[in-house]
Amino acid sequence: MTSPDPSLVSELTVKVANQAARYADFLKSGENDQAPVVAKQLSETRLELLGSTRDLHNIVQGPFDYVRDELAGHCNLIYLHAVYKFNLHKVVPLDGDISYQELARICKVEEDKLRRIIRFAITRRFFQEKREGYVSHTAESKVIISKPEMFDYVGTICEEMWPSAIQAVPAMIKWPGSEERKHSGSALANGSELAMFDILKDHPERAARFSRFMNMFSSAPFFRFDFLCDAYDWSNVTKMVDVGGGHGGQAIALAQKFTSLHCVVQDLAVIDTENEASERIPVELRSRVEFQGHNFFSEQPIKDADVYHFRWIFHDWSDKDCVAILRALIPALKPGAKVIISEGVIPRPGTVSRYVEGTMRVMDLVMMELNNGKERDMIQWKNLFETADERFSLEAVKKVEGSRLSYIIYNWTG
Ligand SMILES: C[S@@+](CC[C@H](N)C(=O)[O-])C[C@H]1O[C@@H](n2cnc3c(N)ncnc32)[C@H](O)[C@@H]1O
Repeated sequence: MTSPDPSLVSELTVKVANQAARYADFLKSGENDQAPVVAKQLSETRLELLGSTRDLHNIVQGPFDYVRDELAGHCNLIYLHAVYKFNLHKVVPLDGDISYQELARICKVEEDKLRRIIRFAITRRFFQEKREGYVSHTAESKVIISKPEMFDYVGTICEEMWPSAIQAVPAMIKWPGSEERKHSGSALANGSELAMFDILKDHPERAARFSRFMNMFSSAPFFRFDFLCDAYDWSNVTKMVDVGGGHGGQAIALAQKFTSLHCVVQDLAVIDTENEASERIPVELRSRVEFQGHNFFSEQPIKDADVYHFRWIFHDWSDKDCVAILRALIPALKPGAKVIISEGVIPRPGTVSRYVEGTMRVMDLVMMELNNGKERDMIQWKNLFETADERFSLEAVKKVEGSRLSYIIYNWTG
């Protein structure tokens, strides 16, 4: 086993100590001063500290233990899946504790395996056993009860993404170089000839779970819908279409701020069982936010809108499919219409910390496993539009403070 370089350990320890001290200072000042500049520094210092503590941890592990621990990580999904399937988070009382025997009886599962799974979860800070034989919550396990949609987050990862992930490499081997969405890990995992969203169409309860998962995922502070309000001058926009807009979170954020804006949210009809979607719209916005079932591979039915917006749509699809989606939009575009893409832009390798780049590359692999989609760097974004039609002209790539997405604005020159 290789021993870590002692000077590297010392160097990283000093770095961690300095960053931790700065972080603590920001936390203290943040209590009194919520100014955006403090919030920004706090968030940057936190990211730096997360990156450095992980580097230190990995160096101390050494290469062999590092790889061993990476591989052991697959067991995390076993306990999270058990939580999801047996509703453990609800059966364990919010205050107080419950015996393994009682837990197993209520969940109707065998006690021995349940205890073993939970004792592993406890090593991951999920639940605790303060007195032997009794399980209680920790701050980490309580996260699942904090919002109902958090439960759908766990379910979607364990039951859609995990099975697809283990088939991602077999899919590469089976269909080398394919850009077909049906040639993905999820197609193999589902034993289907269909792409993931087409599979979901036939399973409304899974589709609804996926949609609630998206809501939860989007609720992270760095993915807030209202960032788009600052990425573009909406004051002169009368009509916008949010293509693949899910439950309408984006449209709500825009309509709340711009009172003469009319928004149409398009999505696969089955996902937005229109009643469920409309119920999310505040009453005062209902005259300006409407839903429409539309498959974005078909010709865009809303002609002459000022803006067509796509958030997290193109990363779901291969280049070939993205070009098809853009071309289906063209017949609706008037000269001067804008196409706005809210997506990640992958940085050049090594230009941001390993930690930050990792968060974006996780998304890239999730897109691969689910739909043969991908995250893109700026060159790839430009290639996509150039291939779709030379009349798309890049107007701006906007960043908004606090947002992890970029806002890529194209003008249709007609
Ligand atoms: C990753 S989610 C993004 C949702 C939303 N834009 C957001 O940012 O939260 C992708 C969305 O595309 C929708 N979708 C997938 N295939 C579609 C299709 N062929 N036509 C229209 N919408 C589709 C899904 O139902 C889902 O709501």
